[in-house]
Amino acid sequence: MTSNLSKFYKKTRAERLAQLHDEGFLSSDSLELIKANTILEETVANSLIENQIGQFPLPMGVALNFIVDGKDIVVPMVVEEPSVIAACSNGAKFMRPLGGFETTVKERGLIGQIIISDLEDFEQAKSTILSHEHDIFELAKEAHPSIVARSGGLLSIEPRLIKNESGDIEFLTIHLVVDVKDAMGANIVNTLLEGTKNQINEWLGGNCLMSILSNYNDHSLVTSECRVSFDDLATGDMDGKTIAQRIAAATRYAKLDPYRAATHNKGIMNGIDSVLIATGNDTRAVAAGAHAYAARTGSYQSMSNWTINDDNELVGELTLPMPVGSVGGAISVLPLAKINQELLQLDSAIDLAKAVVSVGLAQNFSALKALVSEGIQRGHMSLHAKSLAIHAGAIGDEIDDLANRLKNEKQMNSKLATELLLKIRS
Ligand SMILES: CC(C)(COP(=O)([O-])OP(=O)([O-])OC[C@H]1O[C@@H](n2cnc3c(N)ncnc32)[C@H](O)[C@@H]1OP(=O)([O-])[O-])[C@@H](O)C(=O)NCCC(=O)NCCSC(=O)C[C@@](C)(O)CC(=O)[O-]
Ligand SMILES: NC(=O)C1=CN([C@@H]2O[C@H](COP(=O)(O)OP(=O)(O)OC[C@H]3O[C@@H](n4cnc5c(N)ncnc54)[C@H](OP(=O)(O)O)[C@@H]3O)[C@@H](O)[C@H]2O)C=CC1
Repeated sequence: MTSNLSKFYKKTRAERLAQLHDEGFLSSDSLELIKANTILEETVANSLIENQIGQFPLPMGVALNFIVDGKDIVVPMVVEEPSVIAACSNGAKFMRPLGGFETTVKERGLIGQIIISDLEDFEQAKSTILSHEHDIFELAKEAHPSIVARSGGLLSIEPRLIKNESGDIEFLTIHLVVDVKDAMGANIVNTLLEGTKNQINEWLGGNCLMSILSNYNDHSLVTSECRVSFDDLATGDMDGKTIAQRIAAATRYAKLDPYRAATHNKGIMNGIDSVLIATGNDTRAVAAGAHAYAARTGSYQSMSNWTINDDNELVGELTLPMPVGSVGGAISVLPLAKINQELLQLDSAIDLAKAVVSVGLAQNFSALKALVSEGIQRGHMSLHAKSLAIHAGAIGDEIDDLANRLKNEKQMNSKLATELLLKIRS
């Protein structure tokens, strides 16, 4: 058995599968299962990634009840975790009586970095960049004419001096902020950077270490806000005001303790990632930016804010960099991504960004509401019961039967699931 399979990438999918089978990495049954699971055309799947051997289906669902900027939307989500979609719909339902989510987008620019070292006078180099502002705009137009034709392109130039651990300036980094229109824009920005960096470095006489997009996109911040009346929050034996105060306290806590902040933010990303996957967007790019933004003060904190206003309402706010696209990358190639844009009734990438941040806020609300009242396990585990049933071997009608029996038990685990399944079958 060896994984040193040189020129594997030059083979057809069938040949790759056969080789993995012959090497003993795949059983015949697994081989057949992989062969049978295809929705994407072979050429599309092969063009998107390398060493493609098959496709990996995940369930796709819709979150309901969302009103974003006055418009009702249905949100497609692709996710493997039970209760995420239910929580999202549940959260959005609470926001409806006071109008749903209101969003704000002040700007939408992607940042590209040109990093230059070995300069004698950094302050002088910074002035040189500013004196060449007009020339850099011209270079950028030449480097990516098609985005200019779409009324996008370079928006601004921001030189930054970067100090090293000893406090000495070691790098001049030039930020080119680019309007990428409806694309996510990483390739557009990288093309623009590579088309401008040599000339810029020549003016400076330094050493260009690299040029690349920054995923910390604080020029593409999107804010979503919502309100829930105390009257609508009461749950079990807890009144609405108490729940609201406890949700606000939970957010304050997540600003103080990174151990909690990571989980708080994971809940937000539950919703966000699911919509990104459903629309063919780059989850890694958004996650990198979101977590960097959560650490912008120097300590990693809650991404969201929940406070109480004078009208007896809980007020939620989530601001995140959201450089998503509605064209380009895999988005225009994946048929289900296009169908999901249809579901969302998107007019632009900005519409998608607004929906995604609102989903993050709804998700966060539901998780916090459960956590500060009855706890997460009732809602989450009752929906997780079906996964546990399948894991124990339940099939067909047995799945619901076993899940219902598991929900009636004090604790759920795979041993118990197996025992209950045996009872069902006996
Ligand atoms: C699970 C619920 C929604 C139950 O909540 P419930 O109060 O039992 O729900 P309900 O029966 O009153 O229904 C309210 C609405 O929720 C939705 N809903 C309700 N049930 C379903 C379902 N089966 N399938 C689809 N949608 C469902 C649906 O929209 C429904 O409206 P309706 O359709 O009746 O008009 C609630 O307990 C909840 O929101 N819990 C939070 C669960 C959660 O956050 N899950 C994420 C995974 S846990 C995690 O990874 C993150 C975490 C928690 O660690 C983050 C953190 O720590 O901050
Ligand atoms: N650090 C990171 O996050 C990195 C991410 N990536 C990857 O880059 C990809 C995204 O890059 P991106 O530049 O968006 O993708 P593309 O390279 O696909 O560029 C977008 C394309 O969309 C076309 N287009 C059509 N309509 C529009 C419109 N209205 N607005 C803007 N463009 C339009 C443009 O065509 P035309 O040329 O005719 O204008 C352009 O070719 C993702 O796959 C991502 O994973 C890559 C490198 C790094």
